[in-house]
Amino acid sequence: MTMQKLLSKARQAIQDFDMIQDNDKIAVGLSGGKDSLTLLHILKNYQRFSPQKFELIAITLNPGGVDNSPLYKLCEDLDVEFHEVQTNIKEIVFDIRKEKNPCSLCANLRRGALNGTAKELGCTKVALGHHKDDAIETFLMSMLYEGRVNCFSPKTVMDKQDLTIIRPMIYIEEYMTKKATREYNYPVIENPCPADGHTNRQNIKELVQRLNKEMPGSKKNIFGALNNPDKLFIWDKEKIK
Ligand SMILES: Nc1ncnc2c1ncn2[C@@H]1O[C@H](COP(=O)(O)OP(=O)(O)OP(=O)(O)O)[C@@H](O)[C@H]1O
Repeated sequence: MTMQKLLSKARQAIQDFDMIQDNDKIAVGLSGGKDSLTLLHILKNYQRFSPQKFELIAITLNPGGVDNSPLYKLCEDLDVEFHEVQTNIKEIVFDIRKEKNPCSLCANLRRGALNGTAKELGCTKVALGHHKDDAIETFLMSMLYEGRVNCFSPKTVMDKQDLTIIRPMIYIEEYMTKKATREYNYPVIENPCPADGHTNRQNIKELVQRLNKEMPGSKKNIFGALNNPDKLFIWDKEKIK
């Protein structure tokens, strides 16, 4: 039942944003966390009835010293080609650069390594495990921490690299990926990040939970604002003067 619900929401997002074309070779960025594990299973299931025929592989970046052997086994069972890339991202971020706010450098390094590997392997698309709660949190974080109205896109065409990033889970709430992970016993790899649970994102996650408790529906409305056809550039001097 859970997989049916996940598939129906993912299919809606894939259709709404025209995420998959015939002959695509899609690399799932498989961190070993609950979200990307859920994404891999969704796309593997979706492949069976998708009107577009596409190839699916998985890429895992090892930030340094993580045992990803359960992911080899999983991909073998799912009959998905699997690539693990050894990196020294953890060392660069924490030991060499000693970053106080490590998330953005880490995300940039991961993005570069993941997209580069996908290109080398002949992929046309990279699928990431961002979900609806990630979108809400990112949207709020950009306002509260950066003073701008911004969020990642469900689909980003990267012209220079000739690669498109897709996020098929943007209509799926986080509790659903937790539920699927428990129900189907996905082999979660413990998050190796030393900052896990102590990040700005975690603060925002808790804020959204509090907000939604005190103002039921506010989470839905924040997400709705992302899809609202009204322009986000609210005080556009050129338009107003
Ligand atoms: N080490 C990695 N190797 C491959 N892909 C990754 C890796 N880390 C992150 N990604 C991809 O980027 C997405 C967003 O990364 P983020 O760190 O925000 O993960 P997350 O929200 O904790 O998700 P997950 O539960 O999949 O780890 C992941 O869902 C995954 O698709």
